Amino acid sequence: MNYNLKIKLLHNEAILPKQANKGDAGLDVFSSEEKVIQPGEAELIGTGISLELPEGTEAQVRPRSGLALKHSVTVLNSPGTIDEGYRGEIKIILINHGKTAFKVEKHMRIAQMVIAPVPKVEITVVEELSNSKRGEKGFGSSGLK
Ligand SMILES: O=c1ccn([C@H]2C[C@H](O)[C@@H](COP(=O)(O)OP(=O)(O)OP(=O)(O)O)O2)c(=O)[nH]1
Ligand SMILES: [Mg+2]
Repeated sequence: MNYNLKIKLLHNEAILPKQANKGDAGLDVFSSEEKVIQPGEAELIGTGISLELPEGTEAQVRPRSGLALKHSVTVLNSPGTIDEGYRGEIKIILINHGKTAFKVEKHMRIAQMVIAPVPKVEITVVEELSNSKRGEKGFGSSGLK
């Protein structure tokens, strides 16, 4: 599927999101500011960009595994949801699960954004749901190994 994503740079410190490699699922998103995240704390980090998403899509804000593995820093609300109609600045909520403070540098790649289709859903209220093999079983009912 081909989508046209419109991106507005809100100021001089903003960097366009980009794929590290052709074909990568995520567009790396850059911080437009410097901020220190103390151990156990979360911070809202500006990116200096706003989007006009293609109709029928969302952007999912996901962590970068390198930041998670090396620094225990991840996206608190992962996957963050960017709604099609949102025109404000994209901000990233990072949490530091590590034992030492983590400095977000300006122009650091702090997360990645995946553009995904959103199905149109119509809701119907019913008295009965159809039977299925799983039924009401869940939460490890099929075994844990
Ligand atoms: O990581 C995120 C998550 C959300 N947003 C922006 C875009 C999104 O469209 C809007 C609302 O996000 P969400 O629906 O997750 O938050 P909410 O708590 O439900 O707020 P609202 O009542 O505004 O929908 O905030 C971000 O910039 N970064
Ligand atoms: Mg919401």
